[in-house]
Amino acid sequence: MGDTDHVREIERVLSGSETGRDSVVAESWRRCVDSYGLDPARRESAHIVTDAQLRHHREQSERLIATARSGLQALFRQVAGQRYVVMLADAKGVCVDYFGDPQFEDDLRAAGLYLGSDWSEDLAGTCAVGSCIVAGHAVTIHQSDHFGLAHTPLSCTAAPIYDSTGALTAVLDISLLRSPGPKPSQNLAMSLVQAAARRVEMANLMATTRRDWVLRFSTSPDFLEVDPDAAVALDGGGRIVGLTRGASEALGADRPVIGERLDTVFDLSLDDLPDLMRGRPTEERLVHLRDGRRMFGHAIAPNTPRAPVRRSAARPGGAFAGLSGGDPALDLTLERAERLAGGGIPLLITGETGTGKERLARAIHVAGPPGRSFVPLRAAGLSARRLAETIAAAEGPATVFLRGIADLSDEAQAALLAVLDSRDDLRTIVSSRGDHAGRVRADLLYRLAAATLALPALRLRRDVDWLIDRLARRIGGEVRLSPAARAELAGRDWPGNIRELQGALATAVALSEGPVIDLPDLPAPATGTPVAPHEPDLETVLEACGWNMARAARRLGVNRSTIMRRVRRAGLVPPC
Ligand SMILES: Nc1ncnc2c1ncn2[C@@H]1O[C@H](COP(=O)(O)OP(=O)(O)OP(=O)(O)O)[C@@H](O)[C@H]1O
Repeated sequence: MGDTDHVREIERVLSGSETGRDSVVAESWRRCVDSYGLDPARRESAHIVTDAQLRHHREQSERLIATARSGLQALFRQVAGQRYVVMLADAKGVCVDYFGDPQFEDDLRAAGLYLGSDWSEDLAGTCAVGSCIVAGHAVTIHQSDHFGLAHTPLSCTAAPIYDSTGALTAVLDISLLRSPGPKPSQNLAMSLVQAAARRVEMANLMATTRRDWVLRFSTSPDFLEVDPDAAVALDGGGRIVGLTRGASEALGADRPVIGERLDTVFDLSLDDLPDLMRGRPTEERLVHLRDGRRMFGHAIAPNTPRAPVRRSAARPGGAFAGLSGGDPALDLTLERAERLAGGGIPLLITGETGTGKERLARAIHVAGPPGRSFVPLRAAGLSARRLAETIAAAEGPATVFLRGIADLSDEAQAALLAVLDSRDDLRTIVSSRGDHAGRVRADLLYRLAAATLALPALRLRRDVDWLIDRLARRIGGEVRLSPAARAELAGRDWPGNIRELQGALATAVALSEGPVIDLPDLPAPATGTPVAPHEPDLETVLEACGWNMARAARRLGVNRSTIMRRVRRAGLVPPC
């Protein structure tokens, strides 16, 4: 369809003619003109937010990004080789996470199928992400369905992701730069993206309601335990405190169900849930809804606060075993790293400062072919000459690890390209804090980043307890942490990630008098970290408890000997 035909069709639809467009598209076209004042004849390219804005959007969605990541990766694997891009946009329409083929990165970026592109409908016109946000349901916006002329080659399918309170929180999109087929060719894409969004909602509900009972249910017993249709979370009184979109559609088409008691919706109470746990065949776990429908239920008991992390199915082993205590997103990255270690594929490792990028690079080197030397280089301040000389000094096969690729000077970039052209016995692994875009020449980046491994920030990891114990043991041998100290560490934001945690534990070990690290032994958080809730002053608590040590210990959530130790250390004396 030519540009003029496209504009004419929009005008015809706006004047009430029926042209065969879906009603979702026609309504969006109408909004574009009537509400947003967009001009169909203007060719506007993709809108990309600034780096600072993107950082802000990502910070706002970081928990969701962490929860959704494995779902995005799985979806990308399903469509790998078919040139689809997988994007996660926040509720404002800005792409905050992305999986695409680096080969086509320039084209994808130009088309707006990239991190930081803003697909809100009032800016980009009719498009899958923006129209999905307005419509609240999954949509395919295929080629000339797009309002803007610049986007008409694209074919995009998006599904909303709702949070556990029922609010739209993100959009999952898979897009093609060019689609050869007609719109129904995207039906499979629609099923995949809806299923992936459902799984992300489920993961999100499970992550945010760990202390609650969860009842998951499906119309069929077949995939009940691995991929249920819907779920509700319940508080100790049996009230629904969270749910997936599937649950709100199944249970409350005509009314909100948050806050309702389980037994007003199902013929079930909290006491019946243990019978629906794993261990009984799924086909026997029938549950009845009050309206007469039957489903199959799977109940999950609340996690106790100190329950050990359940390791995900992908268990990294060998050189990678010490890098994760069961964080699901990290385990997926490590599983990928393990598979990539054997070949000579150049790798880019991304992650915030101190997340363990060099550590992972060394593990990949160790797991790779034997007989290679490891050549670590720091990009900042590295001259072209030193780069060439250091690599030349490594005779024979080597793994070159280049830390902080964004800091490599133009001359050193050219030198590195020349080295890579002249030697075929080198494997490169480079690291970046995510700031390399636009700072590394494209031809070099393609050579260095055949595959990317992303390390999660410490604040997003679910195995922080494990890491604290591991580092504390390494630094202080037999030391232990008091519950209060552990809770404080687990609650911090750690902008310096593992490096900062390591430093804090080293200080605490040096300050602690015995084998137990207690709250006063911990250094203050680094600037910029939100301070953990303030613990009441010990003397005030003791006075409030009439200097009864056991009562004060209960109030502060520590044991009696901890209170006695703190009293001694603070030089407090009970009143006569
Ligand atoms: N899994 C781990 N267990 C114990 N210590 C770790 C682990 N991962 C990283 N560390 C320690 O954390 C510190 C930072 O790790 P590393 O240097 O690998 O981070 P990085 O991401 O490469 O940092 P930068 O962004 O500054 O280049 C190091 O002292 C490292 O030994």
